[in-house]
Amino acid sequence: MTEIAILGVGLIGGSLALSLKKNENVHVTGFDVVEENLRMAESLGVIDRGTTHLAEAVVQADYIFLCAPVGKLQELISFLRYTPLKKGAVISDTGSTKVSIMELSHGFAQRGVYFIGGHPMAGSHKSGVEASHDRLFENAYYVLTPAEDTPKTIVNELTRLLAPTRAKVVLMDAKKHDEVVGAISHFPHIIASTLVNQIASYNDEEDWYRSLAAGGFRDITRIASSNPRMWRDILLNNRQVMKKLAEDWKKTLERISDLIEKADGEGIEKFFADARRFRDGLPEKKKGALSPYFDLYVDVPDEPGVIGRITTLLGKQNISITNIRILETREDILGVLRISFRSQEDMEKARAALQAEGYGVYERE
Ligand SMILES: NC(=O)C1=CN([C@@H]2O[C@H](COP(=O)(O)OP(=O)(O)OC[C@H]3O[C@@H](n4cnc5c(N)ncnc54)[C@H](O)[C@@H]3O)[C@@H](O)[C@H]2O)C=CC1
Ligand SMILES: O=C(O)C(=O)Cc1ccc(O)cc1
Repeated sequence: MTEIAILGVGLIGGSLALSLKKNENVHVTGFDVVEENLRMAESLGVIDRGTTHLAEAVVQADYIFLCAPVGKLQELISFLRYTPLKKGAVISDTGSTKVSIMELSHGFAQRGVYFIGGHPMAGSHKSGVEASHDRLFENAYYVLTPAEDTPKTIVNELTRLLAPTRAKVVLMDAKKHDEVVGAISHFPHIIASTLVNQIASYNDEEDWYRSLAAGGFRDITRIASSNPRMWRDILLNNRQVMKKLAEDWKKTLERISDLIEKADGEGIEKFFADARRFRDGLPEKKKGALSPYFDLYVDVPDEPGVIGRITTLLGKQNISITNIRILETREDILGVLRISFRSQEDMEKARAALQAEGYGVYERE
């Protein structure tokens, strides 16, 4: 039996647990600071057993995955440093930054315990164990950052264990990881949020900005709806890289601002053409065989009782929903509801029922 401990049973810890349980003879123990999350994870079958005692969760573990927020990893690693662990145990994490974590990971090898940094590069705007999914990592990159002295056999064993995630495991130096992932994942969150904040400040004077916000604005700012705590932790753990990117960004803005000032049409066109060439050359986004989430977005009149009417309509047809949330109101005429379902079948039945009643229904990323 392979004993696995998942520390932090949220979206990523839960999804990893569900994937790893597809291996034969695996037993998963979950640890979390919120007991309710563990009870939920047990009842959803995400973990075999949950405990709020950290030492007890890890003492028998062959693999320990740290899946807590980046800002909590230091305290978890410090605890593990002075806690009895099985000889040969492998510790890995799922944090979005790697250098600061790897700096904390020294000193385990002399106890016969290995630390291998990890970052599954797939996620969602959702969080918590309720949103976990066994196919979340399918087709995504899963970066491992082993220390130089970690035996290859140990890295290979971890890679084999991760096979059911169906992610593409790649090995990378932690510094390189933070530079590249800082640029393609962390920095875009700053850009999206600065843009939203700038427009929001104009909107304080004039509500038309919000009302007219259209496709382009929505596409480029989707990630501004991400978890602020998580992104705070990530930026604080990749500060040097973020600073350098921000400086480079200022120079780029200066350049385009200059071209505009000089009315340099050729230069402006080249600016857009260069961007288009690189953007169009990005590898195709590989989707999992199934989209892991079953969400519908429904335009509804912004009036009292609308959620009740929709849940009654779906309830009458025995369609169960796992979540319903009002996302926004538009010009005080329309609101948007996000309704989540457990399966594709439920989602399709709901789509038909809602459309038959004249609701505008759509899916989006
Ligand atoms: N959400 C995403 O899209 C991705 C997140 N990550 C990384 O994975 C990690 C987890 O993120 P999510 O699962 O999205 O967050 P989440 O908020 O869904 O889950 C985090 C869980 O950790 C628990 N927790 C908090 N403090 C803890 C502590 N001291 N010890 C143990 N558990 C603790 C929370 O109660 C919660 O259940 C983060 O380090 C994040 O940077 C990596 C890839 C994608
Ligand atoms: O999908 C998005 O836009 C994300 O930003 C998901 C994400 C968030 C954090 C990670 O460390 C990796 C992926």
